Amino acid sequence: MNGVISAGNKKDPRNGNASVSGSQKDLRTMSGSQKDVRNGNLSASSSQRDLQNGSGSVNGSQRDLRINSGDGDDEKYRGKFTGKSTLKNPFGSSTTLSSTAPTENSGDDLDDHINVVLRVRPANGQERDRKDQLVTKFHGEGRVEVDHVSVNRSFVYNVVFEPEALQEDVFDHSGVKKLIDMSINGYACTAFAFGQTGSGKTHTMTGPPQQFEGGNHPESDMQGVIQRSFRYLVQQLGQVTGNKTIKASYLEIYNEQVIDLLNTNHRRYLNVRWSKNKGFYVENLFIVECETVDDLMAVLEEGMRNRQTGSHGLNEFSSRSHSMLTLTVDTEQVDPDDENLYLTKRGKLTFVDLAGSEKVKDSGSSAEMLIESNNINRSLLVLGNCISSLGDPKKRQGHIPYRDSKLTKLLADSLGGNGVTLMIACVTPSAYHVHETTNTLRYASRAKRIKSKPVIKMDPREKLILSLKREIKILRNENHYLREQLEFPAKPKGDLQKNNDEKFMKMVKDMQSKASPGDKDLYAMLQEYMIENEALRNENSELHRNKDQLHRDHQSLSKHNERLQVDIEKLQRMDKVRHNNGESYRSPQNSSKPPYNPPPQRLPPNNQNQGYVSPTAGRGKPPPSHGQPKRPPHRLSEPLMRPAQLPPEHLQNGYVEEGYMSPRGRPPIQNGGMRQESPMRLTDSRRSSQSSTADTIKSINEKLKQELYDIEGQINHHHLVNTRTRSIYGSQTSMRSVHR
Ligand SMILES: Nc1ncnc2c1ncn2[C@@H]1O[C@H](COP(=O)(O)OP(=O)(O)OP(=O)(O)O)[C@@H](O)[C@H]1O
Repeated sequence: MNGVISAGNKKDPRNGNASVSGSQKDLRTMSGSQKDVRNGNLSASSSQRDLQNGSGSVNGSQRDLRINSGDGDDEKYRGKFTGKSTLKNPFGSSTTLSSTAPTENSGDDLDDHINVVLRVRPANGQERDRKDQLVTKFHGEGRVEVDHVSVNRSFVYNVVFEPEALQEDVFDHSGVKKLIDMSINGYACTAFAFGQTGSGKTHTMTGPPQQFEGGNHPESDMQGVIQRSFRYLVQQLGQVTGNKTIKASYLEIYNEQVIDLLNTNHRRYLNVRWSKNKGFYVENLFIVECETVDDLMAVLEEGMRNRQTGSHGLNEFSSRSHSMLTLTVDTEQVDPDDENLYLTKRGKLTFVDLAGSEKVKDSGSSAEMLIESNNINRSLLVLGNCISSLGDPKKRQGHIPYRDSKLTKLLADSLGGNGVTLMIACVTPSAYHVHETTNTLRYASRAKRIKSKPVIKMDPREKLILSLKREIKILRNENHYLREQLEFPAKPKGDLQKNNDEKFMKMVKDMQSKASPGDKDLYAMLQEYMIENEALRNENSELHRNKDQLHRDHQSLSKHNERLQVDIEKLQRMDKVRHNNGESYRSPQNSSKPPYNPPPQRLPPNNQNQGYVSPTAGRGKPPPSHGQPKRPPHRLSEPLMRPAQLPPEHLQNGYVEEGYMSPRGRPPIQNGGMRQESPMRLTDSRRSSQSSTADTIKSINEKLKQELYDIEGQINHHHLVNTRTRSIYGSQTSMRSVHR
């Protein structure tokens, strides 16, 4: 453990304060020679490298100091970072879904405050050149002081990362790991970085921003919270035995418009909608299914490349938008209470890199940037208002202005609702920015007051089953206890249980008749309990039967759906073949009839409106890049394209097979750009004039068209039935019951 995280022991003279100010001093004295090497250019990676190399001995000696201290303080210090942040567990006491884990309606108390950590970046070249005073002082225990002639204030956060903190330290000690664990357990978790422009938000979340330019990757020790989270998530999911999937989406909010960062082929503004079940969500957002860390990295790189960045006086690679990378983590885990039941948990992990607030005067923004800055500052103001209201116990129950910006709409769940949130406030140590720094610190302190009550969102049916099961479990325990009291044998299974229950009821009746009036009440109560128990048992097996039936129905619907899909694809292929032959499908009798529109692509039930990529789509290896920047996952290259369509079987391998007759006894239209005549047509053409051939083709076309419409009608009908049925059984798909 190094000495760069100022949550250390305040009493220890070697803690954050002493050593950090020492290193800062070193930094300042170093700056002269470093300036020469860098020729006055600020390079983020170099500044960090400088820190690591240049002041390496300082860090090293700090580490040694701490580690070699050999007294209890060191132990105390280390103990504070064993997977938790410095203060009490910021996310409540329970992180696993056991039978006692809270669900939406449970009264279990997971109330806690939002976890806020602070990162103070090292002074950059510009600040060092100006010989800016360093105004942040670190007192350990998560306390930071801003010490300047114009302001002197102290703030306390869950953890404070001092300028020398490494990317690794931030990942290990900010509480992100806990967030990831919770997302695997079904919670919606958000980590977001905020602060003034150039304060290190992007650096913290993804590593130095410029390293993504031109397809480069941040060196592994420079990788930010996001890349490290990918690795940790995949590693943790490896321990889940049931099915698990990760789906990723990546968007930015630029000038108050939502843009998909993964689907730039169809670049357009997306709508933010609201639904009762989902809350605020982005419509038609592209979703990529990821299996490996590489898949996730490719998503990040693609998004980073597409993000709006610009250069201004305070940051050469400034993010001009708020970005949100969301991973939906589905896991199927055996219910600890019933090995036949799988519970599907759908957790969410969102990483938000906010655009930085900026003083236009300082950033020297151009006209276009001015509009961006205004939008950025406005949405951050709305965020600030929401945070203030949520942090104020009196206002918390009232109106929270989430709807005032797209950013707050999309963060509504994380901030005010049932999610788990980690905020990483980023500031600079320089006196030049002391007012922005104090603003950020105030903002962060307000955020710390926000209380959240994380809950696991569950499918309503699963929730019902779970609560019934809990009830049954309690009743079973009660039953067992009462039987023990009556010295009646423990409850066996099946017929034996029924016989036993009958015997038990008889015994209760016998005893009731013999019992004293006081005891009679007890026996009556027992009898009632037995009846209730029996009813519950019936209800339970009824539920199991229903579940089985629903499962079977769903399977048969899926099969049906697949058959329909095959039909549709056949139709599409025929459509293509005819188009290739320059034929029109518009009926001469009814030219107003619309041409055949293929039904929407098959989507999984919960993603009906979203750009879903099938789990199997493009699973193959991507083509070699030949020195090009590494592409995102194969699936991203042509996100919404369907695989190349083959002609129908009878048209494969070139053109019409000899002797093939269409269902109507006519030769089919051939595939391919060039029109080739079948042997039969050749005979016809010899006999007929050019115009009669055209008539023949027209009449064939019309018949085929009619056929097409008939089939289309049938398919539409099936689709309607299917959609309706799916909406009824839709929610059932998230639950898998396995009866052995
Ligand atoms: N902890 C750090 N160590 C070394 N360099 C850092 C650190 N934090 C930030 N930097 C560097 O400072 C520069 C500005 O950081 P970054 O772009 O992450 O700021 P930002 O807050 O995201 O700014 P904006 O809001 O304008 O996008 C970058 O070159 C970055 O690499």
